[in-house]
Amino acid sequence: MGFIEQLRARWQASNSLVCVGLDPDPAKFPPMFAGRDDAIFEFCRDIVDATAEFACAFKPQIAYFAAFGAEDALRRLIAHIHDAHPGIPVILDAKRGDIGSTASMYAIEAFDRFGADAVTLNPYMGHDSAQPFLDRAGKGCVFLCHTSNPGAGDFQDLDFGGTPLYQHVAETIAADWNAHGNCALVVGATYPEELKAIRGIVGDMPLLIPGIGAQGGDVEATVRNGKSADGSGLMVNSSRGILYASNGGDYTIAAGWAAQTLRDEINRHR
Ligand SMILES: O=c1ccn([C@@H]2O[C@H](COP(=O)(O)O)[C@@H](O)[C@H]2O)c(=O)[nH]1
Repeated sequence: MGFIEQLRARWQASNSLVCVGLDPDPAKFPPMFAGRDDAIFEFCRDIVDATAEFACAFKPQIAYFAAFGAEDALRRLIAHIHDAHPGIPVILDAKRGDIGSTASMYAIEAFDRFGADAVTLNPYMGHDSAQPFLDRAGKGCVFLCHTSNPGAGDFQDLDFGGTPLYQHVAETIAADWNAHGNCALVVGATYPEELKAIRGIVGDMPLLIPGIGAQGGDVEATVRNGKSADGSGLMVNSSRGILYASNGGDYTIAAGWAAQTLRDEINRHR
């Protein structure tokens, strides 16, 4: 089963649109992890096991592993998700994009080395830079469209012939790059009007939505403007809001509670 089919099945099975973000920062771990050699893997594994029931996807951010030389922990964590929680897709947040020959190495890194089901990509270098990823028909290609950060509009909102750049990106990916049906887009929860415009352009294409919680995005506006015709279509990401719901001995209970609470809030507005 390819990434998009897997995601649709998981939306149904879990009744959840929550994507649990895995951004491990050892400085924020509960004190009992201090000095443990494999703390990054063990903390993330515990969070995964505590939140899987409420998750439609997991999204490890590669920078939080690479910064600490913990790439092998990332590989083992993704293998653990596949083994212990089959059917939950893993999106590697790496925002790759480069000339084709280099991009083909990044595709091997994401899908073969780390075992991810999908990867985030920067479309700015154009179609040939995305082709090695698009060619992996069973894998998901999740392209930045309108990001969640304050400077998102510096380039993404620039006007081209009466249409902002981010809408050209959405149109081009939906019309030209999605031949295998394996594309999705990143749209920040912090820009609900842009989210509405993108949903209008891309039909029922899945959207990965960062920006809830710590970045201030609103759940109700996100679901209202971003859901697809059948009330799904979204992977609403929360990283810090789930990972660090508590930094005491109850960190797994607090993380599970945070994921369940977000799932329920999303479902109230579907
Ligand atoms: O536009 C974007 C694209 C990616 N991200 C990533 O999502 C998470 C958000 O973390 P929170 O703690 O829930 O704010 C993080 O990994 C970012 O790198 C994004 O925020 N915005």
